[in-house]
Amino acid sequence: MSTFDLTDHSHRRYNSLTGEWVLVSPHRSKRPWQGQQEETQREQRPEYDPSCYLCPTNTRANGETNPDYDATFVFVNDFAALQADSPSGSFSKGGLLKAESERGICKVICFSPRHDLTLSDMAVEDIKKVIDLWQKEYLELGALEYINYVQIFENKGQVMGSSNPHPHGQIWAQSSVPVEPAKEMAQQAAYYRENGRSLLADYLQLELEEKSRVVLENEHFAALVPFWAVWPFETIIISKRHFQHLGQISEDEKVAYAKIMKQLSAVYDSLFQTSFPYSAGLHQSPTDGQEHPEWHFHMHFYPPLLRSATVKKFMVGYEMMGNPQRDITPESAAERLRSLA
Ligand SMILES: O=C1CCN([C@@H]2O[C@H](COP(=O)(O)O)[C@@H](O)[C@H]2O)C(=O)N1
Ligand SMILES: [Zn+2]
Repeated sequence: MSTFDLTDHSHRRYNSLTGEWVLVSPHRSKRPWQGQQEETQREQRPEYDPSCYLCPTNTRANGETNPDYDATFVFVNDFAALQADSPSGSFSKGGLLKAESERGICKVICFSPRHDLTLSDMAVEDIKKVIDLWQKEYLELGALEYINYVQIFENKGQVMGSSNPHPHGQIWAQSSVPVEPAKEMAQQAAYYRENGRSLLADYLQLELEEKSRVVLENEHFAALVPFWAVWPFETIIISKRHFQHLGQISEDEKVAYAKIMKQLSAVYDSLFQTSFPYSAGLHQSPTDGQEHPEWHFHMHFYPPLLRSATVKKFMVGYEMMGNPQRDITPESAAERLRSLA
């Protein structure tokens, strides 16, 4: 029996940030690279689209007209999944059926007035304006007494169900801490209690020493394919300084954050020569008025593409019944991305 080797033999990896496992089958990706490079011509979009509900001066579904904004623009989602004035209440039956009311505010953020741009095309100073708005919204929404968690995210590309190519993201602020950040908070809190240090700070130190999964790095941030990555080209951006949320970020760190987001988006676009779809989100500490020293600011990118601009990974079958599984190892995914930086 040969000795166990992460690059050759099936194994499970532990996600220290969520406490879950992912199955990795490296031998299956030993096949020669099938990433066929179809020529996907970049769809040409106009700088302004009269039918786009996010473009400046256009009218949205609810009849409101967008201002002629020249940078970012934010509005309350016209079809919000959460309402600020939901009555509080709960339901339970037999100790097995439980429901509780959930209040919140959903907003849509336009990153640019330009209908044709994505983050990789935008200037660093314009991406910084998006970060400024994320910071402002996080602090203002978080200050509301019934808001305890603010989720900032972006669905990019049709395959992610994004209804509109205009560069934009969303904010869902709500009373409870949703499942994913709750899992990560439990892990970070346990590690912090145990060691008195940030889990992601120690993790980042390991990765910067190891280097095999680092994709991009600058003075204040690093972008890497996490050891426990689930999606083929999943990445995480982690701040080098241990802080909890955007309210604590410096102007220098904002510029560095804008730069690494732009570079990562450009690397993604080069991978399969297509505007790379993903769902991305910031994970910041809850806004419940408590100190959360355990929390370490970071941003996840979950891109669905597997081998080409049109071949995506599906989390089905074993992955729904068991746990996520991947062929290409995080290390080889990072190597491919790094080679495009
Ligand atoms: O006129 C509109 C259309 C879409 N929207 C909202 O824009 C949001 C865009 O969603 P995506 O980020 O998934 O593309 C979506 O949540 C939808 O409810 C409006 O708020 N007003
Ligand atoms: Zn538009």
